[in-house]
Amino acid sequence: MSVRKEDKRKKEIDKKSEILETEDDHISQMQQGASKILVAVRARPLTKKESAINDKPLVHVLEDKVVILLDPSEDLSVPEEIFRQNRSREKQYAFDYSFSKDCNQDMVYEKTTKFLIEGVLNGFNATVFAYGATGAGKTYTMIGEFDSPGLMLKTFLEVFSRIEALSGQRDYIVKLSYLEIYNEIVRDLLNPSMETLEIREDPAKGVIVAGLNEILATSPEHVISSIRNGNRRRTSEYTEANETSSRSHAVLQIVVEHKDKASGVNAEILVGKLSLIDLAGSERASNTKNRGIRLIEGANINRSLLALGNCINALCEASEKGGKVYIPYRDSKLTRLLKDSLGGNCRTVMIACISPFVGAFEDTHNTLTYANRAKNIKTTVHRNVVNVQFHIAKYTSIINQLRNEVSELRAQLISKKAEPSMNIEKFLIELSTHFQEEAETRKNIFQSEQNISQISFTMFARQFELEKVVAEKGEKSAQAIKIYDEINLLKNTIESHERQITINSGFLEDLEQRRPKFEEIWNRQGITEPYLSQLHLELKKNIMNMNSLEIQRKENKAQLVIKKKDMYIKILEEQLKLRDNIIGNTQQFFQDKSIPPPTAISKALKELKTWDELNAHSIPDENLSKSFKGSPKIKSNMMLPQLSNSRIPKPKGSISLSPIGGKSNNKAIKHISPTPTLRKHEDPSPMKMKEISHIRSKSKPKRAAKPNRTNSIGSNSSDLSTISSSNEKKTKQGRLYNNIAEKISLSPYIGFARDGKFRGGLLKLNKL
Ligand SMILES: Nc1ncnc2c1ncn2[C@@H]1O[C@H](COP(=O)(O)OP(=O)(O)OP(=O)(O)O)[C@@H](O)[C@H]1O
Repeated sequence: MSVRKEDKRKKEIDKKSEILETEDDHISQMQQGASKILVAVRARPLTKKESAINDKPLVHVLEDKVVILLDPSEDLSVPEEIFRQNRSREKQYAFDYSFSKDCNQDMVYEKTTKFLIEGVLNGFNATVFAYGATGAGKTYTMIGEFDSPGLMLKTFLEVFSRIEALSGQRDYIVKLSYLEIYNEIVRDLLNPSMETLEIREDPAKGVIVAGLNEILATSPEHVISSIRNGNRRRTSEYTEANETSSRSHAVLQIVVEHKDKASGVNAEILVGKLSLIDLAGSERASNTKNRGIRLIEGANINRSLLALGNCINALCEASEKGGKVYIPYRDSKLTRLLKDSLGGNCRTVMIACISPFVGAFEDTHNTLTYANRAKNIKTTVHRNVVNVQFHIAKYTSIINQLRNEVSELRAQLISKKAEPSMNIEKFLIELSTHFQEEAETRKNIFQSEQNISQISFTMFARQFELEKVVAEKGEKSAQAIKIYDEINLLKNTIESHERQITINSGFLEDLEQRRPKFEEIWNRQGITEPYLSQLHLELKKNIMNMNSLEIQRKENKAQLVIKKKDMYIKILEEQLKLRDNIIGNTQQFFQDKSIPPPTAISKALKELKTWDELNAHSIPDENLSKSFKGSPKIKSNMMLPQLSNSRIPKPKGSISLSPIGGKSNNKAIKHISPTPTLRKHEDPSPMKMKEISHIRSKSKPKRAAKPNRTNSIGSNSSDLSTISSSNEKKTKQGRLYNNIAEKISLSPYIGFARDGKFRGGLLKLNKL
């Protein structure tokens, strides 16, 4: 490195230091009430193990302020390369204080914590927390080692010595608490019997941990032994990155309360709190090679540190913009606990601990970035002053509240004694059993309904197949009989499910009628408050559960109906295609043979064409779609794939005409409908199957009934009467249809297709 370059670099560093020095002294800022968070960085020395791998440190501290993080990819064996400019990944940072590996515990204590004690004794809150990757030196800084105690012990020693000096004029109380947050659970390190603790916000005290043990600190020795005991209980484990890695965040709190000895009950009490926090190490899972529970711990630690980072970012934004910014304190227990320290009434010091080891470059870089960001947080502090009157008033109200509770409990106890037979447990069990039964019955009904739907789908598909097979091979063909038998089997299964639904519905009705009886029984048994309210609440809750089950059931049922309709539409479209094919083939047949079709057939075909055309124009699509949406009657016609053969007026003396390519077994049959049919609203239900069965059993042809001309589309026309009576054109359609039906015996398909058009079709023509 050239001399000129080195000079330039030195100048830059001096300039940075100058900037920092010309800034308002943070300590005086803090003492005035408003200040930025104080951020210090502490670099530890390389451990023996690390030196054996690579003894060149990546971190260098200049002028107690500036930290330089070198790029590990550079050749560190060349001394002059260390400060080479413009390294690709080399970073420089300036902090309020930067401690090199040579700084001892006292130096760190002097600059970061000692000055806070004055404030705590004057009724201010303060927090010092150590942040950094695992193994970076946080515990060493906060707790320290036997021969080099850390900030926690040093602070207590200072507090006691200051109190001693002032105890002539003032009464002091020093309280101590020590907790850890492990896997998002708060535990009391001074009272291991306490399980988990809750963090709350108290309007007067700010963030508090409910139930946390606060011991009176009587002497430095007492404090030291308490902290040591707490440390032993703290969760720490061996990890790849640190032999005794702290797996939890540890929070030691010192509360100092004091008042003037000479003042009476109206004396002002100053309450100052100092929190000293040793955070668990931030770590990259890949680095620590942790598995199982260690990995979960790591995830929780990182989660809370991430939450801390988010809070720091949001607080910086709030400081920069000056506006209202949401601070996500509630994202973790740690940030909830640090709420006062970061954004509230607190003077805060962050000590970012970093490792100089080559292998820790990424972690060190992250920590420095984090710390650099935190410099921008501003806090506003005010003194905590309460007077004795305040305390007395507060205690009086608490005592009154407790008295009321006790007398209420006493009264309840007396009434309980007067009613030895009252057994609320018994009634609760009865309620629960009853509603379990209700829920079970509902479930069974729903299951049966679902089964029916599923089978109906299958049956409908088989029915359609049957139509095709009958049209092609005849109704007595082996294939048709096989399908028919299958359909019959499905029909029986549906019937059995229907029976089950009937039984269960009756049972459910019974159960529902029994509900009010519970209240009658409770009244008869003389259940009194608060038990009665509890039982009523339980009943209400269960009824609401049942209602929600019922809504769910209806919703599912509606979905099934929609699915079924979609399927019917598909099948209808198939049928229409089939019809068109047959008509086309029939016409082709006559054309190919160069013979004119029988007059009746050509007339019928012509009429059918006219009818189709008429339909195509009679109801504009737009209107149809409107009525489809709005009118349940028209909508319901969608469900009318075919008119029942039995309802079609049958012409006299008809003979069968098979579709081209199909085998005709029906020469002797004067009229036949090969198609089992469905009516409006009709699923392939057992009723319908009876009809199919009836058709099948007919070995002799029947005489067709006279067409009913007033009811244009047979006896089932009531289904379509809305259309025919309200629309003259539709009546015309009906007449045309009947004309065709008179001349040709057919299996008509009739209904609305997906495009909303009214359609009719022939599957099989029977010669007159
Ligand atoms: N400033 C220092 N001087 C000398 N040794 C140090 C210093 N800082 C840390 N060490 C040593 O480095 C090792 C790791 O430090 P420490 O346990 O404090 O890390 P940590 O950040 O608390 O790790 P973890 O998050 O895993 O608990 C320890 O052996 C400790 O003695």
